[in-house]
Amino acid sequence: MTEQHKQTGSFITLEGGEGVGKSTNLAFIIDDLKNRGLSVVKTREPGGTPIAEQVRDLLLHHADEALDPTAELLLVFAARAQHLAQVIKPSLYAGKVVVSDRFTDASFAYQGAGRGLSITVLETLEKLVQQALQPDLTLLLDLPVADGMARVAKRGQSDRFEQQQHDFFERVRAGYLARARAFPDRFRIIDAAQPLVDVQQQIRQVLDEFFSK
Ligand SMILES: Nc1ncnc2c1ncn2[C@@H]1O[C@H](COP(=O)(O)OP(=O)(O)O)[C@@H](O)[C@H]1O
Ligand SMILES: Cc1cn([C@H]2C[C@H](O)[C@@H](COP(=O)(O)OP(=O)(O)O)O2)c(=O)[nH]c1=O
Repeated sequence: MTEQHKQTGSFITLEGGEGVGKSTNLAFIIDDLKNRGLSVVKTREPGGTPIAEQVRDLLLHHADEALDPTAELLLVFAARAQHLAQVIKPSLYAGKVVVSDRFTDASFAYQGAGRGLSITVLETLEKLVQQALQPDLTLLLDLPVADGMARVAKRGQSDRFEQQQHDFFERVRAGYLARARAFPDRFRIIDAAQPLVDVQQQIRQVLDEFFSK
């Protein structure tokens, strides 16, 4: 962690496109960390505080009015500022392990690569909202888009983001992989196409490596 008043906790984020197994593996990660005797805070983005959850609702459910992409970007970062102030930073300062289901890499993947918004603008917002704070470890569940879509279809749910075109999700996947290449120290790519037991074995190895440092 590079922020000036370095906290003692650890900040772990879980990322990936739709249907990659994020929910399934988040539960696994939380259990694994608790079994290590760690004090764990499970949270998510957009959301994680009452206000940020209201913003999440605006982002995901607005059938009556199209959401402007720039408005979407600003709402995502507004929710993040609130989440950092209310949950992430206090928990890290208290020495806890914060596990967030998505964080800023999702903005680079969805709003940046997916919607084509300016990466420079994203970096400016990232600096404004986070200063130097970055995740210590980011697990990226990577899966071919068609496989993720097939899993989501089986699950039978859909929201606004999941109704996007296939091409959009190809750009999201490529955006995530580009982030992983740009930040190899904190990213670990998990092959989410494997059977669940193998996915979880790979995740456990990554956590072993992270906590042995
Ligand atoms: N490795 C896996 N192999 C096959 N199916 C999986 C695997 N991981 C998750 N699934 C299934 O795929 C669906 C989507 O998983 P979920 O964890 O809800 O994904 P996400 O939260 O990323 O959308 C669920 O029905 C889940 O049981
Ligand atoms: C954090 C974040 C999420 N999102 C999107 C990705 C998801 O489609 C949606 C909600 O995330 P999530 O709860 O992970 O949904 P799901 O489990 O259906 O994948 O928000 C962004 O577009 N930008 C962001 O910065």
